[in-house]
Parts: sequence; C-alpha cells; structure tokens
Amino acid sequence: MAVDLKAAGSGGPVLSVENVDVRFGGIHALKGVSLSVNAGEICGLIGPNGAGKTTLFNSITRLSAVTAGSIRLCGQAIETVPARRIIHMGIARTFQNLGIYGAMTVLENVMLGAHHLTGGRFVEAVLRPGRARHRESESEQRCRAILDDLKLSGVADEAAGSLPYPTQKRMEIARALASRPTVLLLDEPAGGLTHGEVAEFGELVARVREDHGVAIVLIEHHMGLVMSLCDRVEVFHLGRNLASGTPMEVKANPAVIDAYLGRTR
Ligand SMILES: Nc1ncnc2c1ncn2[C@@H]1O[C@H](COP(=O)(O)OP(=O)(O)OP(=O)(O)O)[C@@H](O)[C@H]1O
Repeated sequence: MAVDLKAAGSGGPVLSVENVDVRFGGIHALKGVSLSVNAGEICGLIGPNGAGKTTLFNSITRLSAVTAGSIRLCGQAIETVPARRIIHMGIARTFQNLGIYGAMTVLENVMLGAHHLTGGRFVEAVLRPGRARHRESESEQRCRAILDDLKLSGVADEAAGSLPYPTQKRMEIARALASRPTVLLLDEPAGGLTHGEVAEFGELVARVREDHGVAIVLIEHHMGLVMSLCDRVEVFHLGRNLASGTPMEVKANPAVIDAYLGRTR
C-alpha cells in the first residue's frame, strides 16, 4: 500500500537516506551517503562515473542490499522491504537503458505500471469477475489519460519497440506515473537525446512534477538539464557526499568543479 502523505505529515522530507553504506565484496560503493528530498521537489544527483549514483537508486529500490544506514519514505523505514513491494510503497523509477517491452503496445506497457493497483487479485477475478473487469477498465481509462497528458495518445496502440527513442523515454515516464508514485527516480533520462530533445524532455519532467505533485530525483550528466530543472543538487564523489546546494551554488563550488564539472559538457 502506498504511503499516505497526509498521515506522514507535510513539510518533512518524503525521501530520506541517512548514512547508507553499500558494499559489493571488496568494493565499498557507498560510504555513509545521505540524501533528503521534499514533496514536489526536483533534486539532481550528479557526480563522476562510479561515484555511486545508480547504486543509491538500486539501494532505494532494494535491488542492492544496504549494509548500514537507513532509507525512509515519508518517515517509514523501507531498507528491508522486498524489492517487489517498493512500487506499492510509492517509489517508481526509470532505467539508464530503457526497460520497455518492445512487442507490447504503448498502452500495455503503461498499464503494467498500474498492475499492482489492479492485478494479481486471483480470488476476486474468480469470485467477482465483473468487479475485476471494472477495476481493469478504470485502470485503462487512467492510463489513457496519462498517455494523453504526455502526448502519447496517438501511439497508444503501436508496438513500443517501433517508436523513436525520445517517445520511448516519454512512455517510460508514463509507465512510472501509472503506479501513482510519491517519488520518481530518473536514471540518466537525457542519455541518447539530441540537444533539442533534451530541452523538450526537461519541459515534460517539469510538467510532470506540477501535474502529479511527485518528488523527482534525477541522475544526470547533462548539466544544462540539471541546471534548468533542479531545485537542488546533491553531488557524489567516490561513494561519498561531496556537496549540496542550489544549481548555482553547486556550479560555483571549487570542489565540485575540481572533481566533476571541470570534466563535463
Ligand atoms: N553489482 C555490482 N557489483 C560490483 N560492483 C558494483 C556493482 N554495481 C556497482 N558497482 C561498483 O560500485 C561503484 C559505483 O557504481 P555506480 O554504477 O553506482 O556509479 P555511478 O555514479 O552510477 O556511475 P555512472 O555515472 O557511470 O552510471 C563502481 O565502482 C561500480 O563499479
């Protein structure tokens, strides 16, 4: 069940990572990192390759085991919740390499995002098939509305694999939104997009935050997008927090310039 934002109280962070450690055998990938994200905030997560950004996403979504520290969603500890339950808690993510089902239609892909809200109710499907069908049809309507919002209605019935790359990226966001997330984790969403496509994608993400009130954490190497989109930026380096602040503060920070910005676009 998704965390109730009202019950959790407003004003505090929706996502709170404290002193998290992750080890892969001899590799100490995260060394006591912390991150705090408020409701409706867009937080950029930047840093050089290997800094531990994706490992943090994997820890939040429980794909990587945390060896120390705590991760809370609206105050509720999630660091021991099974990975398959994370979407129920209200966390959705997109991946560096698109995680789409190419042979399925766009609508079907997006409805998969809502599956935990409608599917898997075997007893209901057997005993109350009418109700199960009603739930499915409600879900389809909601997913079609999301497709409409994201200007994907025209391709709803096309195979996802046949679409241009930027459209597939939009579809991934639509699928994440179908799960009604409190927090949306985007892992390098601008990767592979042209300059013009990045600008358009940035506008889309800003609109998603406005329309859905979702908090967004964005791992991104495209500094133009980070600077224009994020309210706050957290910088990781060698598995540790290096700096935090507004995009302008981080951009002017000599330690960040030295470790990272001096080497990027
Ligand atoms: N499953 C794994 N097994 C072993 N080492 C891993 C694993 N996943 C990540 N690592 C290591 O952990 C460190 C952090 O990697 P991570 O992918 O989180 O960095 P990143 O900041 O996301 O980098 P990039 O910007 O290149 O995606 C690296 O040294 C990486 O090789």
